Order: sequence, then C-alpha cells, then structure tokens
Amino acid sequence: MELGLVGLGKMGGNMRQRIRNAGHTVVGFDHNQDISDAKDLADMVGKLTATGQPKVVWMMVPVQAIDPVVTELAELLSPGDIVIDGGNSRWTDDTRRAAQLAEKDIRFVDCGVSGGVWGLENGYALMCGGDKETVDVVMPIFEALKPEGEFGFVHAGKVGAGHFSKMVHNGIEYGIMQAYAEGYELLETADIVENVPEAFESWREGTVIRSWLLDLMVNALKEDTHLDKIRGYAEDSGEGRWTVEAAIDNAVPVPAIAAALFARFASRQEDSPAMKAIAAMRNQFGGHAVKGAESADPSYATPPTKH
Ligand SMILES: NC(=O)c1ccc[n+]([C@@H]2O[C@H](COP(=O)([O-])OP(=O)(O)OC[C@H]3O[C@@H](n4cnc5c(N)ncnc54)[C@H](O)[C@@H]3O)[C@@H](O)[C@H]2O)c1
Ligand SMILES: O=C(O)[C@H](O)[C@@H](O)[C@H](O)[C@H](O)COP(=O)(O)O
Repeated sequence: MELGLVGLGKMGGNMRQRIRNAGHTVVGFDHNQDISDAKDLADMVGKLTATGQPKVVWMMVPVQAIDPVVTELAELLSPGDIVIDGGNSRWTDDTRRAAQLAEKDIRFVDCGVSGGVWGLENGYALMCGGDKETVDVVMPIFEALKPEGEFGFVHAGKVGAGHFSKMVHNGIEYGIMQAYAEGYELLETADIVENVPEAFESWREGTVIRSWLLDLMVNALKEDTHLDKIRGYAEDSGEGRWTVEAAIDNAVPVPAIAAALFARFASRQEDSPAMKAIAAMRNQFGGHAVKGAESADPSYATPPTKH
C-alpha cells in the first residue's frame, strides 16, 4: 500500500521506517528538507501514484500544525481520499476537522498513537475512530505499525473515539507515573532502604506493580542514580487537562489523575502562592512562625498584633 506521511520527527520518522520495513511505500514530507522525501505537501500528494486505491495521508505533526495541514490537504486531495490524524489532538477537534474534509468528500480517521521513541522496535499501540469502511482501507498500515502480539489496536468507535481513548490512556499514564514518583521520593528521603535503584529494579518481576513505566524508571535511575542531572520540573501537553475536563463533564471522580496533573503545575513554581497564603493564615490565627521571603522584612515572622 502507499501512504503520504506528514511530519517526520521523533514519531513520524520512525513510523515511516516501520511501515517501509513491512513492505509499503511511504512518501514523507517534513518542513525539514534534510529528512523529507518531498519538497512540499503538493509534491508529496503528487508522488502518491498508486492506482486502484484512494490516496491516504497520515499527519504526525505537532497539534498546532494540524489545522493548517488539514486545510491544505482539503485542496490537494480528491473525493474518497483519506486523512488520518495520528497526533495527540484534542478529541473534540476531530468532528470539526472531519466535517471540514467531508465538504470535499474526503474521509477522516483519528488515531491516537502510543509508544514514543520505542515504537520502531516495539510497535505502536493504535486507538482509532472513524467509520468501519474507511478504517478497513487503512488496515494494512495499522497492521504494519501495531505491535506484533494480539493486542495494541482498537477501532474505538466513530470519529473522535480514537483520540478520546488516547486521552484517557494518557490520563492513566499521569496517575501511574505520579505514584512511582511519590514512592521514589519516599524511598530517597527515608534513610532505610540502602539502594533505591535496586529496590525499583527488584519490582520488575513478580510484583503487582511491574510495568513498562517501571522499566523506564529503572533505566532512568541506571543513567542517573539520584536523578541529580534533572530538575523537578514537568511539562504537560494537554491530554491530562482534557481528561480532567472530560471527567468533570461526565461527573466522574478522577482524584488520582487530577492530583498528578496538579503536581506538574506545582513543579513549575519557584515558590507557592497558595502555601504563602497558608503560612500567612497560620501566622494570623495562631502566631505560628513563617519563613520570610528573601526580600521580606524578617520581623514579619513574629506573631501578628491582635485587633
Ligand atoms: N513523542 C511522543 O512520544 C508522541 C507519542 C504519541 C503521539 N505524539 C504526537 O505525535 C505528533 C508528533 O510528535 P513528535 O514527538 O514526533 O514531534 P516532533 O517535534 O519530534 O516532530 C514533528 C515534526 O513535524 C514537522 N512539522 C511541523 N509542522 C509541519 C508541517 N506543517 N508540515 C510538515 N512538517 C511539519 C517538524 O519539522 C518535525 O520534524 C504530535 O502531535 C505529538 O503530540 C507524540
Ligand atoms: O502514549 C505515549 O506514547 C505518550 O503518552 C505520548 O503520547 C507522549 O509522550 C505524550 O505526548 C506526553 O504527554 P505529556 O506531555 O502530557 O506528558
């Protein structure tokens, strides 16, 4: 089968290789001409010459680039052709994009992809949404990308269901990582377990909590035993927020995922305004000492005057 692939970065570059390894033809386009097979999107579409199949184009670009690429593809593709969004897009954007393409009778599939930079070797887990007939056309590409075992692919439902499924997957990812991270901090802080990386590594077999994220945590500790080289600062790309928003919309309690998301926000603060407020109130009601900010008047740490 033949595929156009837009975006050949950490994900798309390896995906191109894995699909080619399975014997398919991939014409890739990336702004970075050093890695691109085509000079622009029009050139990429022009190089898709297979007869007897619709043109299929997979987008693997940052989420901010998806709308411009969809708009350009709507002008370049023909009725019956298929566009797949493999990025971590917000699921609510899928129906809008599908409707935009449907105006030209172009079909749309949303496909959440998991596996990161290990996907070339291990395969990518795929969660897609769209109508069955369209998904079936793309199935040879899904087969090439997915892991070799029994699992790793789901046609989750209509357009949007793929990204919704990936969003919940990532929300779970936040919660699991947070639990390992908190356990790590406790082990590091309490002076009882002599070798924390060894304790983590021992959990890789036989335990209830063995997992790929645990394996990756062990890798990280092997590279940097006390994580001295890394600052305790974590970004988020949106999936965790959208999971919490969807939970609110559906009145579903997700305290672990929400706490994990908020822990990332806290990681970005030099100081905590909320904790300043708590310290201030304790000081007001009980005269409890506060730690002065470096710029502050040290006398503030004394009990307040009663009014
Ligand atoms: N990195 C991951 O672990 C991971 C996993 C699953 C999904 N995703 C999603 O996959 C998508 C790509 O992620 P990535 O990690 O490969 O990002 P990346 O930044 O490594 O690569 C993106 C590539 O897209 C190219 N690009 C950007 N705009 C373009 C455009 N308009 N036309 C052509 N090329 C363009 C860039 O030059 C770059 O090479 C994102 O939506 C991301 O959320 C990432
Ligand atoms: O399943 C995966 O392969 C990852 O979840 C992947 O999608 C990616 O690494 C996220 O973009 C990170 O998301 P945050 O930036 O929100 O942590």
